[in-house]
Amino acid sequence: MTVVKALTIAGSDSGGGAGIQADLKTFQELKAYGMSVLTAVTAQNTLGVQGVYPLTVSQVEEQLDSIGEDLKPDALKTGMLFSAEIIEAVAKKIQQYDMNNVVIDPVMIAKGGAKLLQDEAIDAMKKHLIPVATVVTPNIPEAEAITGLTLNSMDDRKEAAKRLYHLGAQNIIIKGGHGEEKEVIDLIYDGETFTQLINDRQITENTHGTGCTFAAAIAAELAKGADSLDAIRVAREFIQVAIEDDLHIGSGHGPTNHWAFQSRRAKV
Ligand SMILES: Nc1ncnc2c1ncn2[C@@H]1O[C@H](COP(=O)(O)OP(=O)(O)O)[C@@H](O)[C@H]1O
Ligand SMILES: Cc1ncc(COP(=O)(O)O)c(N)n1
Repeated sequence: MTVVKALTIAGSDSGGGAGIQADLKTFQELKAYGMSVLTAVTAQNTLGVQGVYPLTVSQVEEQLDSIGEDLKPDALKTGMLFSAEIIEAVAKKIQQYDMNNVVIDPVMIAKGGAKLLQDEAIDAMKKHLIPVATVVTPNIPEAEAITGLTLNSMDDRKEAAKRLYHLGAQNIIIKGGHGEEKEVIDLIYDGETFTQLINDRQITENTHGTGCTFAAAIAAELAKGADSLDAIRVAREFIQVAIEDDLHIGSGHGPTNHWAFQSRRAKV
């Protein structure tokens, strides 16, 4: 049996719907051995974020050294990184250990409004992390914050994708969850071609952790050897059914259903 390893570098969500917890559940469902480097602890539930406690840069670096020296991942994803210092350290270690198949989810603000990235860290993200990305996965507000553009139309999103490409990312996906359209349109750009993935928009409160889950699924598929577009297509299917078969946990914005993808496959 060939075992592939996937790493998440992200914050902990005590509520289990987003962050490290969502990533590890997703890796497991997609049959990638999951590993984690924690950047911050959050006290969080479906009602919001009650506390944010970043780790020190050296604590993050030490975890990356432990992984890099023994358990080189076949793919990795980053989530909540909180500060410019942590971003720089993570980018440096990714390069030092020659880690490939890098999915960057530029997490900035939780759905409930809590800040998961300091404003002054956006420059570090542009300078250090986006250039090492195999795939970068901003939602619409994140793409706006990185590019400085206001994204009102699909043409605006295409322009933002081009700018992200020029920052050095190999593939860009601007996620459409925050869009105004009746359907959800995720826009992909590989430097040459635009591809739109169009899916039914689910009317639900339970979308906590969709971005984390989606990026983790891309990383798991890259770890198994898929090319970027195929990895994104599987991840899109994974997140669609995870939203459709939601779990109704908690009294706020609930998590997605990480076992829906495998449960549905088992029924076919
Ligand atoms: N209501 C929804 N119905 C269907 N898919 C959705 C919905 N909301 C988000 N998605 C999908 O979930 C993924 C994450 O999108 P988005 O919510 O925009 O990111 P984030 O969690 O980073 O804000 C994307 O693939 C998007 O298309
Ligand atoms: C630790 C952590 N990482 C990421 C998110 C973003 O997830 P969402 O945008 O769905 O709130 C979060 N809420 N918490």
